[in-house]
Amino acid sequence: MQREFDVVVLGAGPVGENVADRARAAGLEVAVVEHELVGGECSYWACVPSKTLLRSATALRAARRVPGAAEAVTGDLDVAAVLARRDYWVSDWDDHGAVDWLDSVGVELVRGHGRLDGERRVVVSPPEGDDVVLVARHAVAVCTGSDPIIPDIDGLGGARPWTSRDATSAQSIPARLAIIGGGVVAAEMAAAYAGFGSEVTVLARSTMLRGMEPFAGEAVTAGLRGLGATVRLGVTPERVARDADDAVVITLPGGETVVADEVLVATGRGPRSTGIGLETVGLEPGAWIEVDDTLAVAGASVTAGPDGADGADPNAAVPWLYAVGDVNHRALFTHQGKYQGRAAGDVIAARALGRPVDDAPFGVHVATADHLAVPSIVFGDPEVATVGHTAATAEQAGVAVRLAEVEFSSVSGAGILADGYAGRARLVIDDERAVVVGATFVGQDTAELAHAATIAIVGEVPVDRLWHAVPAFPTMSEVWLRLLESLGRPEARP
Ligand SMILES: Cc1cc2nc3c(=O)[nH]c(=O)nc-3n(C[C@H](O)[C@H](O)[C@H](O)COP(=O)(O)OP(=O)(O)OC[C@H]3O[C@@H](n4cnc5c(N)ncnc54)[C@H](O)[C@@H]3O)c2cc1C
Ligand SMILES: NC(=O)c1ccc[n+]([C@@H]2O[C@H](COP(=O)([O-])OP(=O)(O)OC[C@H]3O[C@@H](n4cnc5c(N)ncnc54)[C@H](O)[C@@H]3O)[C@@H](O)[C@H]2O)c1
Repeated sequence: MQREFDVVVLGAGPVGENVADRARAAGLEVAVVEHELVGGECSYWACVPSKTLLRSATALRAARRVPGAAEAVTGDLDVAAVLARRDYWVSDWDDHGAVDWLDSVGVELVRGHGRLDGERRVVVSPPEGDDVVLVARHAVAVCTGSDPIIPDIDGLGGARPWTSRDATSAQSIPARLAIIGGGVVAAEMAAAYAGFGSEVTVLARSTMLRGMEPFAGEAVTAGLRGLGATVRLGVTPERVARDADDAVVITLPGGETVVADEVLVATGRGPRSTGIGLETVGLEPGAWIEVDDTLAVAGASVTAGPDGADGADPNAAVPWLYAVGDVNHRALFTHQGKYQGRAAGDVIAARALGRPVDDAPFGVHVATADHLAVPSIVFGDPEVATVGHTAATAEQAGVAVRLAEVEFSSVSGAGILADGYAGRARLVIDDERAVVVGATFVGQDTAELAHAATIAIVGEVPVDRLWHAVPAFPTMSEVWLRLLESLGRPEARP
């Protein structure tokens, strides 16, 4: 069977949903192809379950840091209730709600595995029955996401390692959990499982959260140790095996071993781009798909032709292939992928309908913020909230770096939030342009501070003007005032 749509979206994760929604809102006929659950990794195996697994123990610890509330905490974490709440938030791994939403916006869902089959064609193999060919009049958007990488460690593949999917969907808690990796998944899952009472051992080949400001990784390491986890830095496992009792035995350099009931591999993500027909359009299967700021794949264009969009130059090259979200490797976050998805859905519609394309930096049709202001939160205890440059990346980019840095102990709001509050904030400032280009906040409940920094960066708000953005007393946001004070009051204007 062959069917025609204006746009075919491959993958109904958060990103594919947004591409489809925006293209449909412009009046285009849109089909979205999904071979698992509508909603993707984020809804069922990533953001949502990981955050719900973390939240209850975080709330309990927060209460214990406030005299008066602490005395009222008389029991331990109810792990079964946490898992039940997680199950509720992932809708018991049922996508009816998401499918209803697709229906409500008029996007057609085609269930099955999709693959490109040359220009503007997608072949879908449904769970049952014959293949369906979907022909896209205007565009195909590949939104297939990413998969966990299993590193080439001797014996690891045969030792039934957990990936993040297992860790976020577990129905029982292992007494001992080893985690290979020191990135975001490792940090968050170590905190969650330590909170459940597992004996957690993190094996990080460098420091925790390498790539972020060093004090963030140091605080997370200390925080995990405070929760009772063992954090080993600078170790790379050499061998992994199951022993006669089915325990996982991880051998470190020098022969030392770590024994656990399960081992979680949290060593990064690779593109979900094999088996999707990339070779039929001249791209490399298994590679990240490179795109421009409108999320279009270079070289995959057609001429508008005599039947092209109203008012379009019939000889103009019009991109037909887009790659959006994790699969383009620009920023592996749901919020950033959805931002790309909104731009991609809108630009696909603009090009299809012969409307103006607004692709200058910060235009409607580009994902400019991917390059300068990607917020990222590591949820745990402490939280790490970052956006934009670190001091190191700013220096590498040739920015004239000036740092503002303070401890949260100088912020009344932090002290009132929790006794003995410990945390630190750093702003990275471009001294030539006198604007903020990066921010990191580390401490309990810092996640919500990232957005003010995102606005300051995207809006290129002059640092002197920030003195007029007055944070309320006594909130955590007063850290902004302390950061400005550390830079000194600006000179009076002549
Ligand atoms: C443990 C964990 C926690 C995370 N926590 C956060 C967080 O707190 N905040 C945050 O912003 N990000 C978080 N992320 C990252 C976030 O999950 C991803 O950035 C996001 O899911 C990417 O969305 P996507 O739509 O590009 O891909 P996905 O969510 O992976 O969706 C892709 C969809 O395409 C489908 N698909 C793939 N190939 C085909 C095919 N050939 N045919 C049909 N369908 C196909 C898949 O089944 C899937 O539904 C986390 C990631 C992990 C692993
Ligand atoms: N809160 C959030 O927003 C959130 C949470 C989880 C994941 N994510 C997204 O998912 C992505 C993947 O997370 P992740 O933690 O898997 O990846 P990551 O890139 O954050 O960390 C990977 C870690 O694995 C280590 N590593 C890599 N290869 C290794 C090897 N062979 N042996 C030992 N260690 C090795 C690295 O040194 C690093 O510490 C993140 O980059 C992020 O974009 C976001």
